[in-house]
Amino acid sequence: MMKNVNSLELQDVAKRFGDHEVLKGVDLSFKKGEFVAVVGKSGCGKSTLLRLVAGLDEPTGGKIFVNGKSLNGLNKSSRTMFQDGRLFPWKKILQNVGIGLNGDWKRNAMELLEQVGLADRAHDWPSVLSGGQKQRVALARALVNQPDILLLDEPLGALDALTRVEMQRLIEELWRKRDFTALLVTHDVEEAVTLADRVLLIEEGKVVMNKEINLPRPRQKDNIQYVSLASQILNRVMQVDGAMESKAIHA
Ligand SMILES: Nc1ncnc2c1ncn2[C@@H]1O[C@H](COP(=O)(O)OP(=O)(O)OP(=O)(O)O)[C@@H](O)[C@H]1O
Repeated sequence: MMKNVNSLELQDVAKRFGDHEVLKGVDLSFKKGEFVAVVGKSGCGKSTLLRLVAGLDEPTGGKIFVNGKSLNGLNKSSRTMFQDGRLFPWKKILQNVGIGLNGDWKRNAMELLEQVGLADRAHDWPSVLSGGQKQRVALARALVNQPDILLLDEPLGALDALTRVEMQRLIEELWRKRDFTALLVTHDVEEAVTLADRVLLIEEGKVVMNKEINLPRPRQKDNIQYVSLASQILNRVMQVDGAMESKAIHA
């Protein structure tokens, strides 16, 4: 990979479904190894953005570059982790992690299972795991092929608060160890401030906030700067909702 080339770049990206312009004129660049979170109210286009970057869908305007090359079709440098894990129930845990791998796939899959703390469950079926454990497997599977970019679409949205915090720690630990670029879509502003170097807010199809989070890691939720940043971002998100409500009231 060339030096000084952005891991990911979006130039004037737009996405329209019929008359509905979901994203418009989105310009973004992500440095290699950067952790970026995307927040915004439901339906603002967060998952659409992720699908475009994954190459699961095509922009209706603009261009996406991955490691300096124009994206055409599936983004093979990325893997996506979804809220529902999407494990194959008919394959055991090790086979789920190793799916699509060739060569010494068992060793690679086992190494990842060790890193997510589930090596002892390698030969179990997914159905006997808890929700949190299933997401650990999904994370191992997303990372086993050493993607340059990990796309996280609300991966912790269905977990209880404690499991969620544990998973945030695990994602951060693996990100520090394995050096991929991470793009996280989340409803949870605290989660964004806990994990990201930068938090983006999407409103009415555009990126309206791009906030750097320059706090040491792992981040402490009672740190005064953490509290202040989280409330600034939350207020900005609420302002979006407030503005929409006020438009609706005066319509
Ligand atoms: N395939 C599609 N066809 C038509 N409209 C779509 C399609 N996919 C998404 N949309 C619309 O695009 C808008 C953005 O959807 P998207 O899923 O990106 O939002 P989101 O910000 O991820 O929402 P949430 O936080 O609720 O998951 C929504 O209005 C949705 O109905």
